[in-house]
Amino acid sequence: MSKDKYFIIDFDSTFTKVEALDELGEISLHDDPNKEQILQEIKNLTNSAMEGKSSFTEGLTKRLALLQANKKHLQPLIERLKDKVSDSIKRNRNFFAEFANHTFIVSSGFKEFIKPIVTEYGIKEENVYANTFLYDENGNITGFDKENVLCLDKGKIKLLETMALKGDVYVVGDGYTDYEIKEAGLANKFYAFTENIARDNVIAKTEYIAPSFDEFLYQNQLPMAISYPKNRIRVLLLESIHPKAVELFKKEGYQIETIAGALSEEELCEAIKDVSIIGIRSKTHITKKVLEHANRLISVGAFCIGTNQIDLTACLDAGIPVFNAPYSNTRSVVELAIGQIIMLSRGIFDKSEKMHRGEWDKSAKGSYEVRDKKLGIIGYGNIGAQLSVLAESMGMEVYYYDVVEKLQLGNARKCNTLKELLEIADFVTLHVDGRPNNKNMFGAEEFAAMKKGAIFLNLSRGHVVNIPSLVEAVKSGKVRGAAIDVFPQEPANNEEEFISELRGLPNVILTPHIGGSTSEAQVNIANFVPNRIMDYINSGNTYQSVNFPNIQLPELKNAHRLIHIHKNVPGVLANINNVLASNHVNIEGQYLKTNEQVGYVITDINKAYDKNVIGELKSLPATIKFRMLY
Ligand SMILES: NC(=O)c1ccc[n+]([C@@H]2O[C@H](COP(=O)([O-])OP(=O)(O)OC[C@H]3O[C@@H](n4cnc5c(N)ncnc54)[C@H](O)[C@@H]3O)[C@@H](O)[C@H]2O)c1
Ligand SMILES: O=C(O)CC[C@@H](O)C(=O)O
Repeated sequence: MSKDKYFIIDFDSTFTKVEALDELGEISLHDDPNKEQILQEIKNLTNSAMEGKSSFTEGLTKRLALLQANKKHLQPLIERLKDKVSDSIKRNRNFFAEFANHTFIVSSGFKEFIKPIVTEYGIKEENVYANTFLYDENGNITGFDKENVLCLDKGKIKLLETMALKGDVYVVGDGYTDYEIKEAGLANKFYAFTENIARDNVIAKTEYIAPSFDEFLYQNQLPMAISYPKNRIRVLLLESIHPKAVELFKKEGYQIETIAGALSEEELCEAIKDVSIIGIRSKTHITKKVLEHANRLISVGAFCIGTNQIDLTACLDAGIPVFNAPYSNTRSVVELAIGQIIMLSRGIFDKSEKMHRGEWDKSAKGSYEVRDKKLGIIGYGNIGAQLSVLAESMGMEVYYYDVVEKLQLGNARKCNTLKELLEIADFVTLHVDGRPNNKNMFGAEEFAAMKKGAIFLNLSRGHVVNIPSLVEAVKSGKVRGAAIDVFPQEPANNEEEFISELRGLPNVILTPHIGGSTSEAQVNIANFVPNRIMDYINSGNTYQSVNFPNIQLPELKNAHRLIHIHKNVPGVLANINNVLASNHVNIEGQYLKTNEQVGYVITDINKAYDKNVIGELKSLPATIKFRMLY
């Protein structure tokens, strides 16, 4: 790094996420009944000054008068601001320490609260240029030192002129006054810092935008805390994924795009081109063809339980881990199934429809309690097992059938064959997964094996039931009632018509694939999946991935982490280590996990390494993907 680069960093809304005087107002006006109105006035004055629309000195005088602040409010303010340092500034604290002699805070804020914050990051006290408060004998803030150029209009320009820095000057800030330094010819580059606030009139003027401090460091090839700015990583979220997911990705600085419905294969091939993370629910299909168009895809998030809509093997072959939310909506599905079992047993939907038509049909005919009835659960996984527990607590006798051995919960009884279960159950409910082999697993033969007048539920996947056979079973009275939540063909969005032979059948509850659609479940999912994906991106952890060798890694400390995904052929690990040894790279830790197709090696190396190493590792035979983390 040459010694002639100087970094001028703004404080409010840049170094910290907030405007300090707004925060001071929150404290000093705490008990004022007009607090909200005064704070709004202060905000308006701040914005107007930051956007260069009004006199700075006049605005500052007015803001201080409105604040009614006292010296005693400063310590609580400092504590508040310490928590509100911008995320990317926090991450890159080493940069400020390393370039302490060349980093300056230039702010129209006040030294009293700026110094305690920035010096914790290694910035020198004498490199903080800002205003100072004036107080009366009671410690009330009455004004500011008018001799300081930073309280004047164009104050930053005046200051930079006196600083007379010899070398390249970079300014990073969110405000118009920061831009003016460059406009006045006193800086080589101005970066509009938009992590906290994007001011249109500043953005319109500048050539350079820094959605994070990482981006500034990356563009200028300066040392940074992470290997690649997150704002360069595009995330595409389809099918109305809960906004909580957007919030989490945004918090880490990712670039997000959301689409309400699902996309067809053709649309997705186009949309996925520059996307690094894609989030879908049950309607979007990630096929081999889609993956061929995905030039930058790092990970797929299924914001649901089922992953049958994703070609997991093709993702694995392409070195792309897939994460789902295996338990986040389990309870919601179970609660709906319980509700439907009771409603169907009492013929409630038909009775309700009659009432809406004005018919009063008070009778106990065809209406039964569920207590002591036999519930047959097909697929005793997470949902099936949870349903078993709740159904038993209502007094039902539970039978289950699964293709693999499962722990019997409570008094549930295992059936050795599907036929055995069908012959015994008063209620048959499907909770199998959507693997291709399960297509039409429930058809004419299975309906025929059921007890006459039994009730049938499917909340698993549409393609597992043969619909014409179900229609026939309902029409013939073999099945007395049914609840179907999933269908072989489902509309891609809420505008498309739902077309099915099941429409209009008596005592058949149809729901639009909402088993898992509760607020609780969607929030849980939106918390769970982004965290798995970001953990993979940040540390290489593949724990709980549905298609990748699962590795849970220790935290990366003062090392580089090399992530190498390769075809599982003999000799790759030896080749990786040969490259490292021949380049005198010290291995601090190494982790390997393979499955039949893919090998996943994580190597932590000491900080110093020759750039050739990366090229050599990338070009090793059998390499699928290589990433470097630090
Ligand atoms: N309606 C909804 O909104 C909704 C919500 C969540 C999940 N689901 C569906 O429910 C399915 C089950 O969820 P889960 O969390 O319980 O999954 P899970 O993987 O824990 O359980 C599935 C169980 O089915 C068994 N199984 C698979 N094929 C079978 C077969 N042919 N016969 C008998 N058993 C079979 C498996 O061995 C496994 O134990 C999901 O895969 C998903 O497709 C639907
Ligand atoms: O929300 C969805 O689209 C899918 C819900 C459900 O089928 C799941 O697999 O979790």
